[in-house]
Amino acid sequence: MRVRTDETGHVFRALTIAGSDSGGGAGIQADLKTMHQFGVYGMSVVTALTAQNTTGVHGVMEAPPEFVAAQLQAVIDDLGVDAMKTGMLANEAIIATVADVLSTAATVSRPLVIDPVMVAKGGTKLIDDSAIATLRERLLPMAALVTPNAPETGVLVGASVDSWDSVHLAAERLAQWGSDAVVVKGGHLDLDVAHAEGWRLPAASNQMVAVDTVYAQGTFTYFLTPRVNSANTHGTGCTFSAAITALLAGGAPVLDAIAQAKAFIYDAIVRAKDWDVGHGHGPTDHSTPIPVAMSGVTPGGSYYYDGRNWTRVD
Ligand SMILES: Nc1ncnc2c1ncn2[C@@H]1O[C@H](COP(=O)(O)OP(=O)(O)O)[C@@H](O)[C@H]1O
Ligand SMILES: Cc1ncc(COP(=O)(O)O)c(N)n1
Repeated sequence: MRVRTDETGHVFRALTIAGSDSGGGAGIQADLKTMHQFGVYGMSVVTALTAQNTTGVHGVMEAPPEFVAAQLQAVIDDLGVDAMKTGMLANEAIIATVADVLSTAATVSRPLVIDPVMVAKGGTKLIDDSAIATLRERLLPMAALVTPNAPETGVLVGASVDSWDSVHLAAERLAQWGSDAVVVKGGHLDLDVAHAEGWRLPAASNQMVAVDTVYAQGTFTYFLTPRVNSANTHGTGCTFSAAITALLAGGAPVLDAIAQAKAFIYDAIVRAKDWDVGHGHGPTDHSTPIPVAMSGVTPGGSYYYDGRNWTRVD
């Protein structure tokens, strides 16, 4: 994909502040590949190195907080940022440093997406427990969007997230920390959707769907796709939040960006379903063509993407 510009020739730029995944499926590598695919110029601030592959995380080396600050400052002072995301932030000192720099820099008005990465698919912790409160108190108030999966949502609000009521309650509570919008991702949620919200799902979906629940300005909006039966889901969360960030960098409204990113990650999982890359949880296909945009998503609606089209199902 060619880098996109606006009518004045401005090149859209997106920044990821995250950990490196040597396996190339998650972290900085997933983010840059995804931003590139969306035609956005991608930049990276590396918070930690991981010796990682599809079977798990075999080692972590955290960057000194001062060096995270130096990378951030270098990017902000020279290249400029239209939208940014955080992924693996590793520890409290790095989170506090990122918050310090972002709250004083010119980027303060740029959309910030926080993907509160906590645990890799293999179970390795990617952030200290003691850092969660700092993430909540320092970073969430600056966020345009926070994108936790179900277990991360539970840790952030201090309650288990395993029912529709708990998803709704947790999203509302998370928004109170100051993020403009919240999306509770449904990759880990196996809830009964047959009758939830009165959705009219296509018969072929067999009710096996992955539902992402968005809470913004007091309203819930839902994005659904079929649930893909695949072991290759390494980096799905990173890829999803990087796609949203790339779209925000190009000026998309947040609900439209979430919808298009959700379609992209679904297509990327489908395309990599039968890949034999690695011996564990393989990556998704970051070279997936960008799905059609669904512009003007109505807050409060429920939308189903089948790999081709979006249908309103509420
Ligand atoms: N098996 C699957 N089929 C379809 N979509 C999925 C599947 N697993 C995850 N997703 C989607 O991928 C994105 C990342 O979700 P999730 O796996 O919950 O995040 P994380 O990678 O942070 O744990 C979400 O949009 C989610 O709905
Ligand atoms: C460096 C790094 N960052 C993030 C993840 C989480 O990956 P996922 O997107 O599957 O939750 C990871 N495994 N490694």
